[in-house]
Amino acid sequence: MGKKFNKKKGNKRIRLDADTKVIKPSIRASDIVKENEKFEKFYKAQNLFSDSEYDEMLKYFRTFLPTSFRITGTRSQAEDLIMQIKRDYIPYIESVEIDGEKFKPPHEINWYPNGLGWSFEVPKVALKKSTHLNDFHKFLVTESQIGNISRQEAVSMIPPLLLDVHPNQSVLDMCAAPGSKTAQILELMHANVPEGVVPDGIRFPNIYIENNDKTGSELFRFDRILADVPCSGDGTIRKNPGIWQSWNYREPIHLHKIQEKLLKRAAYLLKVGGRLVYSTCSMNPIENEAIVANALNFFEGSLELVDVSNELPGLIRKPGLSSWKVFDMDGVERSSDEVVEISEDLDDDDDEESATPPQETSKSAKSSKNAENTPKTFRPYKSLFPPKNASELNLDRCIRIYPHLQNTGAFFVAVFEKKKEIECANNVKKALSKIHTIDSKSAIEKSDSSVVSENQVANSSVAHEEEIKIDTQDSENLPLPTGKPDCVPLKQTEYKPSDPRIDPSLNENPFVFLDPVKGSLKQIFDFYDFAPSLLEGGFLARFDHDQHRTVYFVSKSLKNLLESSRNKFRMVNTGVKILAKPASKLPGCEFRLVAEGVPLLLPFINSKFVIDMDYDDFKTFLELRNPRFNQLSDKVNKILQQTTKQTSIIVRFRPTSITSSNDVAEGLNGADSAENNSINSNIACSILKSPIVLPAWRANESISIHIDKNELRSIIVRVLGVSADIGKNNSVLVNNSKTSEKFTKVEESEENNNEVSNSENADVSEEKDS
Ligand SMILES: C[S@@+](CC[C@H](N)C(=O)[O-])C[C@H]1O[C@@H](n2cnc3c(N)ncnc32)[C@H](O)[C@@H]1O
Repeated sequence: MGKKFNKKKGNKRIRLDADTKVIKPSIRASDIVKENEKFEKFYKAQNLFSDSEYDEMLKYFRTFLPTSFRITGTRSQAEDLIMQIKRDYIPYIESVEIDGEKFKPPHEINWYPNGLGWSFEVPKVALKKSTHLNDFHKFLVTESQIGNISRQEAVSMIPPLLLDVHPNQSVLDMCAAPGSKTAQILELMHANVPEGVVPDGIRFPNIYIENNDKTGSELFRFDRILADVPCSGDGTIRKNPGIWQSWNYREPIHLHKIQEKLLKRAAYLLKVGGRLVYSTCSMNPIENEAIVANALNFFEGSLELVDVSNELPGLIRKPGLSSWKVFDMDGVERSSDEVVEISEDLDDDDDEESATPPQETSKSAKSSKNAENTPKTFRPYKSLFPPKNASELNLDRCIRIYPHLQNTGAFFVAVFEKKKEIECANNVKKALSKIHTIDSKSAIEKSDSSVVSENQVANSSVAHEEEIKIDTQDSENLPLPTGKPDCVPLKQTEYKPSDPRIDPSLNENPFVFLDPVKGSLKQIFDFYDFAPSLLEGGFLARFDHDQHRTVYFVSKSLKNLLESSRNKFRMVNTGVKILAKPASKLPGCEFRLVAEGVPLLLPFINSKFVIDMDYDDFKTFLELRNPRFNQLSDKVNKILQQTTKQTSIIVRFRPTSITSSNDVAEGLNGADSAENNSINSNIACSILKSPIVLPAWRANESISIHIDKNELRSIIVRVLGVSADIGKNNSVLVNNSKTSEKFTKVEESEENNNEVSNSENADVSEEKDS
């Protein structure tokens, strides 16, 4: 779009390095010189394109990365949000002109299905700092905070789409942290499930997250597996410009072994007929085609690459490589003639070197902490080189994305199908059992870099290593796949729930199922009169000697799975939070409904706890947030009078039933005047499709909204259509003065008639989620 944005230069900062305790200067991202001789030499040598196309690619690598995001949530909710973007933000952004230049407004990513992927071609700094984009930035931040939008690099949205997930499939996200693709997978699984279908329908009661190197995964086989493996991440160089400084030959060779093991492990855990997606945000063939080719040959016909050229139409891509060049850590090209047959890759069990990726003899080795323990020579593993049969493996079916193709980051994806069961030859058994013996941390130690950019997440693809526990000591206890993988003998190490005070490795109490015939779950069912069919799902709490304050819900299938494999693995999180016990004791039922669980519980709760509001009542409710009954219509007032006092209730608003076509016509003609505000809001709302359901507190003479500030902010903007006035007053989110004043003072609002105040509602403390 050609708009120039000022970036401050200079201002070197001082950073204290955690490991070395040495004070190092660090520089701002904008000061980084976007050049790296090694990087340019390496990729030039790979003969990816013509010279001019290569230069074009480098040019894109040196420019800012557009902001991209995904609309999440149920289909009708997503449609509402898209409508909001089109109605409230695009027209305004289109109209802004600075020094004769215009902003290109956010646009749908053409290959993302159902218009749910978006891209905005302005630099991040402009989005944050420009007053003209203030409202849109706030909208993105608020909606991201409440989970309606997920900021994600466009290319990183590709692997979950190619996974081709369907409801009721079992899916493993092998390298999940930090979890953006997991969330996307869950959304895709639920995309076509009718709303209100529970337990598998809404808000993902079918997820569990485990953090255990003695993984429970041996218990299951999966229909779909995503192996979005740790990688050197040079495809993210636009987002992480520090990579211009730190790129080296060594890291991909290091990571190669881990990637190889993870892919093989994934292949083993896949069901026959299942789909496996392997992906990296690196362009390096050592981390990509080399790994793919090696797995195809290793499993001898059990795995095949899927031709996905007809999937994701509109996505411009280049084919995978069938030949590539291998360089050692010093940047010297090596030949496949040098391949040493000593290690059949993963097989050399007792060879310490095999568990540690190949290392170099060069100067940089000295900077590695493990320098004394690592091999002293580059080991030309067979798996690094193009295999002799490369042309027979359909490697061109892999997908390579480069920045100049559609103004994104770079990415690599390979889609496999498992054609037949893997023969468990001895080498396979040994290899698979070693996958958990990798010490990932040592593998990602990078050459010492004295320059780190301000916003660089230390190479984002590997920055989360700590989150995965790697236990090298227990590798011998891992079950080996013998015979048919479906009958793997389970030699699991039992996970014994223990008290975090005794076992400091636990950050949280373990989950336990609640008994429906006694204790808090019985009290909950008696009070809210939930339909018994809800009990098909499972209710869990963190074990805390009956003092638990949060109740989680899991789907029937996950309940069965968890019960059958109880104590076999360490689960760190699961299900949907549905009820919480506030610090202050409540009359009636000790547990109140929480926003996250309301859509799920709605079909099961006794209708006396559900209050339907029309537009005017709902507007008053949003504006006042704890209206007295007599401030609402007679109809709602009367219904509320008849409900139980001092209890959680659900307020439901169905937007489509509220506006007459006359209102719409009238409002559209006189769109912007302040007098027409109410009509405009009404119209804005009439465009919405998705019912809004909120938990509320029914006090003695009033009800109060029971959601957090950001969610309230989002609903106010959506329902009251307030952004019709964007541009006149950028700093005011809600143009209705009464509402905006209250809105900004949400925490200060006074309690009414000794009822639960808004702030108290918002503060009901809950157990810490991990
Ligand atoms: C590219 S990132 C994954 C990003 C993630 N899929 C997402 O989209 O949010 C790779 C992840 O693999 C994790 N990892 C490293 N070694 C691993 C191992 N041996 N097993 C499983 N995960 C590992 C890293 O911690 C890192 O978070």
